[in-house]
Order: sequence, then structure tokens, then C-alpha cells
Amino acid sequence: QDSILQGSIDFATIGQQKCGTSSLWNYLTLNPFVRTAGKYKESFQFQRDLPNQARCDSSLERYLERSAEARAAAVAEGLPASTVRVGDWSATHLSCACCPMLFRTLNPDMRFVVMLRDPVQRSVSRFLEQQQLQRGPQHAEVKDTTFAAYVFAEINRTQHCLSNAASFSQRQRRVAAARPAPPTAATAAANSQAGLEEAAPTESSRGVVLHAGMATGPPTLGAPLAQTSSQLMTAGMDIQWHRRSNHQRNQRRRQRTLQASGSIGAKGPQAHANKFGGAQGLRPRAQVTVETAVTLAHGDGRRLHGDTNTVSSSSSSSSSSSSQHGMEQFLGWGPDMPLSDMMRRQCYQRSSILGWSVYDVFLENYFASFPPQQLLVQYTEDLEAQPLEVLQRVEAHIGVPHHDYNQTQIATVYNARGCYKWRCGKTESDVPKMQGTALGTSEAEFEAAVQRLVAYLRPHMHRLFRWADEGRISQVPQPWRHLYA
Ligand SMILES: Nc1ncnc2c1ncn2[C@@H]1O[C@H](COP(=O)(O)OS(=O)(=O)O)[C@@H](OP(=O)(O)O)[C@H]1O
Repeated sequence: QDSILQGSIDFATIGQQKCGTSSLWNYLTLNPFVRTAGKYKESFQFQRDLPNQARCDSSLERYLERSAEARAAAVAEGLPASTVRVGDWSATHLSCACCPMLFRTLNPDMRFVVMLRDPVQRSVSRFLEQQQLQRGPQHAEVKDTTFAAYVFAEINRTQHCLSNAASFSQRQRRVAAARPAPPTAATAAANSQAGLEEAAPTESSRGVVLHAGMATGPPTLGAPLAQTSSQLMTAGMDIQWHRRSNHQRNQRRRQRTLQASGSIGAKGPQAHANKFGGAQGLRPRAQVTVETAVTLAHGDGRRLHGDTNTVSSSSSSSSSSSSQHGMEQFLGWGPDMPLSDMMRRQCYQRSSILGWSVYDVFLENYFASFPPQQLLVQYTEDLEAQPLEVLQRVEAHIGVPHHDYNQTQIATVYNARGCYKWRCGKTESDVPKMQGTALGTSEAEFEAAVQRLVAYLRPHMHRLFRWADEGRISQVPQPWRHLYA
């Protein structure tokens, strides 16, 4: 029964897609100690080919079973189980939000292999593939367009998405600033003295929220507010006004207790809010905006609180990856990530042509869960020029003995344009050349698109260069430094 847990999954080659992972798979699995979990090169266990097809609920047990089956097959061939390394080869897993978390749950000691390629070439490769594969997930999007047209349109779309995401950070700050501060120790003491408790938002408190919001300015969220205010009118506010006089008496008494303890001021907007607010009125409600009212009216008090935390943490740490003492801190995609940062990352996740070429965004998600020594980053350019060296580095990284590879076999290029199959191998000279005319554009248009792409990718590439200089990832191919300088 426990055999499926013995050894679990040892390593994963997580991508990036179109960076030579099929060649690496064909080469490395010549080594008998290297096994594949599953029948095919790619299990697509946690993410399929499209960025919106994450499968974070995929069965972990089935995954472990596949890994155990691969190990058992190697043992049946006479290899000691402890020498065998079972891996996953899904090139989609680098861009998968939940994968680092799932892999860490499966095996915190897991090793990762990442193949990266000049991102312009990667984009062209994926674009061509999607144009040609009629069943490709982005075929419809690119079949009638040129690479140049696609690049300009997609960069615009991404930039729009990014600025929209950034606006959520400002909106979060606005909402957080308008939100009442958490109770101080003195307030809490006074509350317990006065027999009061911090309560979840109730209809009565919602009434006050709306009242305060209306008093402070015009609504910013038109349609939801209209709906909310009518809901509140019927559900809470009318009743609230009738209850007011009793309430006022109680409130005044509580107010005096709190003033005596020095927790709140006697006058001003807060006193006005307290006057109509029941127990919730102890918070400085008058500053609450209509946006808060809408959120509260949707009953999302828990999320609201979480957002407060993330906004304040984002303002103190500047972003998901702050620089402290010169070392970058990485925050994985998850509950501690500010909403706008999460949205920003989703902008890159949506296109497997351009977005998935922005490598740093996806790598940092893994760096947040695993130390750098568990991730080996290698480059397609090196696989082409020195395949044996790359193989030796991967062997050492995943912990298998060196294999004596056949030189012809490791000079074969797999899954190249013209033959999109994992097992389809060609000699380098048989792979069609990459040029503008093959992409439906003139050379001049193609060059303009490449220049645009280089400018767009430059800041992301500089981040990779910094990581390489710090020793976090392997040194990048020299031509990259020149192209993205
Ligand atoms: N050894 C070597 N040298 C240079 N280039 C190589 C090599 N091996 C694979 N490739 C190129 O990588 C592209 C295929 O990548 P993948 O196998 O990762 O694609 S996939 O994600 O599995 O679909 C594909 O790129 P394009 O031909 O531009 O589409 C291959 O030509």
C-alpha cells in the first residue's frame, strides 16, 4: 500500500514550452536510470496546454501511482530502486500558478529542470506552431494574422491588462484607508468592560455604512451600488431608522464609557456614525466609502480583512518581490499576494505565445517555494551547441549516473517546426529556417516586431541577468546580454 509513497516523484522538467524539452526528454531517457511518470512525455497533470486550463484539483494519488509504476518497471529490469529517478516532463508546469505548491506538498526535496530559450525565438516558435496546428489552442487567434500584427496587438492587450491590474492596487489602498483601524488594546478593554463585542457586519451596520458612504461623496461603483442601496433600504435601513431612538440612548451610554477610557473622541464624523451604528458604530464608520459598503453588503467581510493586510504589507514591502539587504524576496502566487500583483501575473499567464516568454514572472513562483539549488536552469542555445555538457549538468542535478550518449542521437532536434511530434527527430539542417516571409510578413515588418518585443521583454530579461550574476540561475547565453542590453 505504501509503495506509492516510496520515492514519490523525484524531478520535473517544467518547461518552458518550445524551449527544447522534447529533445531533452529524448536524450535523457536514453539513460536507464531516468524514468518518465506516465505513458507520454507530458502528463499535463496540473496544467494543460492553455493557461486557463489549470488542473489544481487533479488527483495526487493517481500521480503518485504513475510515479510508482515507472519506478517498479525500472526495478523489474534489475535497477536498484534508490538509483532510479522518476520525472514529470510537462512543459506547461512552469506557467502554472498552483504547481509549486502541489509539488512541494508531494516532495519538498524535488528537483526541477527549466529550459529557457531566447524569448523572441520562443514566441516565434509557438506562433508558428499554433498557426500550423489546426487543433492548437491558439490556432483560431493566429491563423489569419501575421507575427508582426500579433506582437503589436498582444503587447497592447497585455499592457492594458497590467494597467488595469495596477489600478486595483490604488483601489485597494483607497478602500483600506477608508476602513476602520483594528481595535487598540484600550478599545478592546473598553469593549469588554462595556459588554460589547466586535461583530461581523450585520444589516444594521450595513445601514450605517451606506449612510456614511453617501455622506462622504459620490458613488464610484454605479450599478452594484444601486443594487446594494435598494437592498439595504429594504433589508436594513428602514428598520434601522425606527430603532434609532432606543439605540441612541444605548449608544450615548457606551459612548460615555469609551470616552472615559480615552479610546475615542467625543465629536466629529465618528460621533455621527456612532450615533446610528449599534455595536459597529464603535468603529470610525464615517470614513467608510461606498466601495466598502458594496463589499460589506456582499457579505465578504473575511476577504475584506485579508485585503487590508495585503495592502499594508504591499506598501511596506513594495511588491511581491522586495529587495531586502540586496537579496530579492519571492512571494508565491497565493493568499499573501496582493490582489493587484496576482492580477498582474495573470496578464502574462493568458498567452502561451508572448506571456509565457516572460520567464521571470513564472520562475519567481517556484523560487518562493524552493531554494535555488533545487532548480537547474539551462538554455536551448547551449543544448544546441554543447548537448553533452547540458546532459551532464542535468544528470548531476537529478542524481543519476552518467550515461554514454550516442553523439548522433543527441544532435537530433525533436519537435521542431515542420514536424510537431515529441518523437519526431530531424537533423539541424532539415529544420526550416526562421524568417519573416515564413511568418506572413516582410522582413522589415518582422524586424520592427522583434524590436518591439525586445523592448517589451528587456526589464524582465534584466531580472534574469541579475539572478544569473547572483548565482541563482546558470549564466545566460552571451548573445542575450547583447540583444537585451
Ligand atoms: N537541440 C536543439 N537545438 C536547437 N533547438 C532545438 C533543439 N531541440 C529542440 N529545439 C527547438 O525547440 C522547439 C521545440 O521545443 P519543445 O520540444 O520544448 O516544444 S513543446 O513545448 O514540447 O511543444 C523547436 O523550435 P521551433 O523549431 O522553432 O519550433 C525545436 O526546433
